[in-house]
Amino acid sequence: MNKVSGLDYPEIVRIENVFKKYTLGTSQVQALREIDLQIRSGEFLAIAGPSGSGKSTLLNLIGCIDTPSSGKIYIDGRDTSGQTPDQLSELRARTIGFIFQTFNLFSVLSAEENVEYPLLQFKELSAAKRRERVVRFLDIVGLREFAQHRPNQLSGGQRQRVAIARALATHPKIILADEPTANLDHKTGEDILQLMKQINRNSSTTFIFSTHDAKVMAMAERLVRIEDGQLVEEDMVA
Ligand SMILES: Nc1ncnc2c1ncn2[C@@H]1O[C@H](COP(=O)(O)OP(=O)(O)OP(=O)(O)O)[C@@H](O)[C@H]1O
Repeated sequence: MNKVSGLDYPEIVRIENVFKKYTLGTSQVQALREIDLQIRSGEFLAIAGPSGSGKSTLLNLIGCIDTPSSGKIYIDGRDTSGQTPDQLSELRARTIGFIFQTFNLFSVLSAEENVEYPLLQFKELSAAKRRERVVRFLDIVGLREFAQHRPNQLSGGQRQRVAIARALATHPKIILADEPTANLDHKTGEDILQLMKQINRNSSTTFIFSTHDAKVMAMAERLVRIEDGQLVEEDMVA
């Protein structure tokens, strides 16, 4: 039984009959078709599928980085189709944290500066409050001693931990992770997934991540499969 199938947990993402088409020169690619999906607050959900199946496209739509060709997406109860670009970027900044397979850290900034970076846009946060969050989240990901290190002085797993701390620092309701373990060896990838799961359990943060790795799928609490742009099945994970 999924831990968040009960009514106690509010819906955080609702996708209704979404299609996404890309135009590439004179040809068109139907990247997503007829997607319906509801995600409740606190879920630890994997979107699984082979390369080119539409996983990144779906995450980009949920993350309000891109918009659907048709259909509706509600994030935290808000219909994203009714929002201006400014409202969408505000929604993204306050509601969603991103983790990427290539970590996407600033190479000239230290670990702590990378974590602090997204907080600079929140004018209501004082420098002391920012500092407090940076220390807290670097601590949560086990990198307190590496605060001054730049990304090239860190291992792949440590870089991904910095990225997790950065994603968490803004207190998002949803963390989106596009193949977060793709550039890590198996053991390090498993550790990163365990860390994400532990954070998911200790907070009410919803995690939605994509993967094509069966071992990563096995660590999800809910698994939806996508093939050729369509959701094909949903596996209930114990
Ligand atoms: N910007 C784009 N312009 C045109 N076609 C695109 C664009 N982005 C993705 N596509 C196409 O849409 C389909 C879905 O791509 P998507 O990147 O979402 O798949 P994926 O499952 O994330 O793949 P991977 O696991 O390789 O990252 C593919 O056929 C891809 O070639």
